[in-house]
Amino acid sequence: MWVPKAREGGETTIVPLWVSAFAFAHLFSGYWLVKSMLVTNPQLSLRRLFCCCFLRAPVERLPAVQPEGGSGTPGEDLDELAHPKGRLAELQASELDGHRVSSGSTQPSVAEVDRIELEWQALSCWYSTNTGNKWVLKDVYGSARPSEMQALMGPSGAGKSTLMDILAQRKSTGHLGGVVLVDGLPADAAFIRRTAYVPQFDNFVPVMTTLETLQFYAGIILPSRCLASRRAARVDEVLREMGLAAAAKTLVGGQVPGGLFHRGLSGGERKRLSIAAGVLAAPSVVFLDEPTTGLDSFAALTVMGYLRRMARDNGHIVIACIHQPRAAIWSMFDSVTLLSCGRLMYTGTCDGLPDWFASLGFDYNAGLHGTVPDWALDLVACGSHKPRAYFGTTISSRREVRTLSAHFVAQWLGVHSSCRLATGETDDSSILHRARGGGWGGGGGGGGGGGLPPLIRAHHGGRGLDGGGGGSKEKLLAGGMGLSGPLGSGGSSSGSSGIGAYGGAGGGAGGWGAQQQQQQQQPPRSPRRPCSPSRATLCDRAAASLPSCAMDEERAALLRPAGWLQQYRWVLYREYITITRNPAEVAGRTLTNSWVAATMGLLYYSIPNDSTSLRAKINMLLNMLAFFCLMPYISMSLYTAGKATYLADVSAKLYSPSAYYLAKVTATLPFQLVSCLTFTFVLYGMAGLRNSVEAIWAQGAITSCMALIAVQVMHFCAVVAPTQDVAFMYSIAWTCVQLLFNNFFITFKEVTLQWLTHLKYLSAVYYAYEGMAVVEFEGISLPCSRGLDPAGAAFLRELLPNTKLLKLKAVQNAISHPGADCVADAGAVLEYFQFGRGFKLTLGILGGYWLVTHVATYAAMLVVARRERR
Ligand SMILES: Nc1ncnc2c1ncn2[C@@H]1O[C@H](COP(=O)(O)OP(=O)(O)OP(=O)(O)O)[C@@H](O)[C@H]1O
Repeated sequence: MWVPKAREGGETTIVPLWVSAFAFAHLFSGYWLVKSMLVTNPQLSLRRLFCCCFLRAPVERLPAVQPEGGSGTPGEDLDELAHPKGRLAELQASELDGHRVSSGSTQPSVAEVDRIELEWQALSCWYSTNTGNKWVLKDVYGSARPSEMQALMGPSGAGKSTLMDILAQRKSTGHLGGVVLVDGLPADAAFIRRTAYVPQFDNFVPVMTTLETLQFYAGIILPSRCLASRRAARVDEVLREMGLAAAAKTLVGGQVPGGLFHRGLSGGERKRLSIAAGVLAAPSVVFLDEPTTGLDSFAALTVMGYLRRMARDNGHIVIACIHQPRAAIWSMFDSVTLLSCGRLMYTGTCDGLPDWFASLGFDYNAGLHGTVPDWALDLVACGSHKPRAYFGTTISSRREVRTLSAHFVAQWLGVHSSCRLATGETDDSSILHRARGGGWGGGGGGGGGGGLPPLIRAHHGGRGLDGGGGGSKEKLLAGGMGLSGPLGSGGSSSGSSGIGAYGGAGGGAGGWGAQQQQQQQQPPRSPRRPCSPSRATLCDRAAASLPSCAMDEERAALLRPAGWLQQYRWVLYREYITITRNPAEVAGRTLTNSWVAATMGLLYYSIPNDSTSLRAKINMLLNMLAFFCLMPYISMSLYTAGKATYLADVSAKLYSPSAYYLAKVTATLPFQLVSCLTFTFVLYGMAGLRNSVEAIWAQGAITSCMALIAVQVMHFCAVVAPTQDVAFMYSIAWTCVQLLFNNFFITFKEVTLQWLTHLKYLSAVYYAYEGMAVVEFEGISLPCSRGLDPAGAAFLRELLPNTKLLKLKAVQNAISHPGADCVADAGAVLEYFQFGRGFKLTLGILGGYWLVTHVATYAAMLVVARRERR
């Protein structure tokens, strides 16, 4: 037995216990503190310190790496930005210490992108509100092909995010309509695994490095079948692709819960890390929510340059919600979808946009309007006055928006006639009917598409994405529309004028008005054919191009989600890093506990081991429990930050809530126990409570349960409360119940409103206090030769001034000098408080209480995650 017995009547402190607990707390905290400092402060290194002190300082030759993005003008550097395997990227790749991979374009990609064609038809979304149905998206059509970069634009509230959420299969609120087609077939549930969604605001752990962050995402996203070496290779590959190789060991940076700020990646690098995390699993489609927001114009250009190159080289479809792109960024997009008030105003090549609106009488004037995207946004924005002097001829009402949108949709359906019937969309006549009144059509036609709205000529021309005027779609369209003949002047397939691949619906058919008549006279069409090559065809083609079956299997595996255990493992890894690198967590908590315990210990230092100590011991036990109720308040910001991380990840469907929850509990539990036991043992030893190993561990078990319960309640409050302030309010309500209903300040038998005492069943402190008192006082007799506490005896006399008996000398002697053989039964304390529950039962109740708090927290997390749906 390592705990020495206290000498009778002498020193009662258990020195080895509190000294070793106190020292351990400091060594433990110091270890984690230094460890986190070494990671979060790259200038600091033990080796460097050692070298500085004892050896010659090492001179490290750092390669002269240019600042990321190069030093030239954005325009000059664009080409390099679009080719990160160039000089700068190679230099960066060589910097990837410990994860060196050969750079260069000859290295085969670890994960090939499954190139798909995406199409969406008649997408709609509406919400039921108090004032009726609110349509936020109506009849939106569009498509995208491999390597295409598409901008999603529109004024605020136009429905861009809604559209992107629907396309990305992440929309789970509202009433949805329409269909998303992948290679001509309706997207199934597995489609989400082929997409990546890069949110506007990332959710990275500030104390993780770039490499660790990507490793985490690779671990979570890539399936368990993917070997660790392949996973590491993929991480390296993506790091290089996004020009982050040189920053692999740089902290992501930012503010950690508690307020400490770490310097880390620049805004542009951080955004590229978001994209890198998104493309790890080689998704076919990458959705980005405002990728340039918050970046300066050069960083924005850099980010978009990397995206452009990635899409072009790998075949990703990139769909990005974007506000006011600068001209250089605008030129990187192949196509644009323009929304206003939830309506589709245009979708097609960027070059075709001014043509389309010009055909409607809205001319673009660079001098007046600025860049094309600025003009387009101004043009379709409605709801406020737009003076002609600034805006020129413009769209000014919702009615106009609806009419023009219907007209565009009619055009789209005309071009994509074969797709239409799949959606259950209304027939042409109703669409065309809606389009009337816009005043287009008539005139022209014959050979040139003169009266033909330019969409037909525009979509998917431009930048050589399967450009060419005579493709199969052309024939398809011509057949479907009953229109034939070569494309007129608009049918050029040059690929540079926005005129091309989907052209061909114009020639000889006359103007738009003539088309309307023709369409209305069309007989019902045959069932639709796929608009794009079937998935089977694409897969066959892809399979044929693969070097081996193994590669095919690997690619197929990439589409399968990571298993629960794998998710658990990687979330555990992230939580462990989050906790141990935050000084406020492990080190801060353990140090605070040890010092508060030492301060309390000094107050109660060496309580005498006799009857005079009863009051002090009873008080101390309650103080200890009160501390465990209050201590978790210092960590409230950690719980609210954890909630934000969880919600962001779960809404991105990154992992299962149960994997996250269990990983978080596993990561935090050992550290919580260490800090709690540190407190208990330091105070216990300094005060000198019952000196037996069993009693020490029994008290440690009870205080641990109490501490874990309190922490869990704070966590629960942080999850259910909408804000941190409200979380504090909830937890204070709980703490009040703990402190008031524990039978100490007022014993339950004294309470007049007895029904109120039932609240004690909610008080963990009540159970814990009873358990601790039983462990401390049950079955022991204390010497009382020094009599009652002199202050207590004096209080008794003054309290009962008329009681003559108390003034008798004999009675006073009996109280203050009861004799050498006087024995006080400590069990009287238990009787007074009506405590009788055994230690094991108390521990069982506290354990149950702890489990209930966990179940409640987990349930609350599931509920808030459901509420977080978008
Ligand atoms: N749950 C909801 N209930 C009712 N209306 C909603 C709901 N969610 C979104 N909306 C409305 O849908 C419309 C489109 O929202 P959305 O976020 O898609 O627009 P946005 O174009 O992305 O806007 P911004 O550029 O400002 O982000 C907005 O008017 C918004 O108020």
